[in-house]
Amino acid sequence: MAEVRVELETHSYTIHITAGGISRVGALMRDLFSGDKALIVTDENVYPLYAERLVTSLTAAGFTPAVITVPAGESSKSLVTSDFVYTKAITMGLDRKSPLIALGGGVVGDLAGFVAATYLRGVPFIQVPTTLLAQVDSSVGGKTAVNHALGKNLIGTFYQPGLVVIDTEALQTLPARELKAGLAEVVKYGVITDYDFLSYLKKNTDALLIPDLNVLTTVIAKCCQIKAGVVAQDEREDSLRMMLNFGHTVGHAVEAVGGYSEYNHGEAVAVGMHAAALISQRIGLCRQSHVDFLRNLLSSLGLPLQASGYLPKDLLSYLARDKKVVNGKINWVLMSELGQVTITREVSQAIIMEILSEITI
Ligand SMILES: NC(=O)c1ccc[n+]([C@@H]2O[C@H](COP(=O)([O-])OP(=O)(O)OC[C@H]3O[C@@H](n4cnc5c(N)ncnc54)[C@H](O)[C@@H]3O)[C@@H](O)[C@H]2O)c1
Ligand SMILES: O=C(O)C(=O)C[C@@H](O)[C@H](O)[C@H](O)COP(=O)(O)O
Ligand SMILES: [Zn+2]
Repeated sequence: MAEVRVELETHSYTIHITAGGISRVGALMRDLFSGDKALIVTDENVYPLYAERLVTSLTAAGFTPAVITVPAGESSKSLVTSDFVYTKAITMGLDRKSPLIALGGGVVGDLAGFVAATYLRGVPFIQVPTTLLAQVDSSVGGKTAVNHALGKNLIGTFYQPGLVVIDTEALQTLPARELKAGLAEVVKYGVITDYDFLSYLKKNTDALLIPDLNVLTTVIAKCCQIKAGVVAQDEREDSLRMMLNFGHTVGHAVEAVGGYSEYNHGEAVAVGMHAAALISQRIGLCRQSHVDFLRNLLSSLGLPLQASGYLPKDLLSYLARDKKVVNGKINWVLMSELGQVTITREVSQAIIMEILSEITI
C-alpha cells in the first residue's frame, strides 16, 4: 500500500494505492465528506465487475449510493452523455454535499469530473480509476473534459478530486490492449523527467506485460508522484505542466482523425511521442540514439509508432486546435534528453509536414 499526496494551494488530496482499494472507498470517503446521497458514474464494462463492491463499501459507511452506467468508449465524453448524468443527479436529489464518484477508466473519469465541476457549480468528486491509464494519469491532476466534433477535450474544466483510490487488483481484468495503452503514458513520465525510470521500464517489459502487480504497483506510485509534483507546481498548465502533454499534440490528432475508434488514447500518444522525438532529432535537439531508445521501448511494449495510411493534411487540421496553441503557433513539447523535455515554438511547417508524412507511411 502506498499514498501520494497532491499538495495544492487550496485543495490538496491523497491518492491511495492499494490492492482491494475499492472496498475501502466508503471508509476513506466518510473521513472527508458529510453527505449521505452519492452518485457513482461507471461504464457498461466496469459495472458488472466492480459496481456492487463499491456500492457495498459506500453503504457500509452510511452513504446511500445510486449508480448510472454510460456506454464504454470515447463517445461517452460528450455533452449529450453529460446531460444524461445531470438528469440522474437532479432527479435523485444529489445536493452540494453529495459526492459524485467516477468508477472506471479515463473516459468515465473525465466525464464524471466535468459533471461534478458543473452540476450545482461543483459537488465533491472522487476518482476510483480501474484502467492502468487512469491509475497513472487521468485520475490525478484535475483535468476534466468532453470532446467536441472539432477536437479532443475542447470543453472542460480544471477540477480536482477530493480523493483518489487506486485498486491495483482491478488491473487483473483489464484487456491486454488497454494495459498497453496505459504503458504509453507510463513511458511518457520517463521521457519527461527520469532516465532511470525509463531504464527500469526497459528492464521490466516482460513483467509489465504479464502483468506483474508488484511491478505495476511500483510503476503506478512513481507515475503518481511525478504527476503530483508537476501539478503542485503548475496546476493550470501555464508552463511546466505542458510537459505532461508530451506526445499529445500529434496524439490527439491521430485519435480524432481515426474517429476515436481506430487508435485508443494510449496508442495515439505512442505515435505522437514517436513524432515528437523525430521532430526533436530533426531540429538538432536530441540524438538519433535517443529516438531509437524510445522506439525500441514502445515497440517492446506492443505500442504503435505509426498511424499508417492517415493523411498528413488531415492530422494538420487538428494540430491547429491544440490547446497549447498561442497566437497561432503550437508550443511543442520536445525531447532534449531521455528524461528531459523542452518547450519550443520554433518548429517550421516544413518539418512538421515531413514528420507527419514519416509517421503515416
Ligand atoms: N484527465 C486527464 O488528465 C487525462 C489523462 C490521460 C488520459 N485522459 C483521457 O482518458 C481517456 C482514456 O482512458 P482509458 O484508457 O482508461 O480508456 P477507457 O476509459 O475508455 O477504458 C478503456 C476500456 O477498458 C474498460 N475497462 C476499464 N476498467 C476495466 C477493468 N478494470 N477491467 C476490464 N475492463 C475495464 C472500459 O470499459 C473501456 O472499454 C481518454 O479520453 C483520454 O483523453 C485524461
Ligand atoms: O494532466 C495533464 O496535464 C495532461 O496533459 C495529461 C494527458 O495525459 C491527458 O491526456 C490530458 O487530458 C491531455 O490534456 P489536454 O489539455 O491536451 O486536453
Ligand atoms: Zn494522455
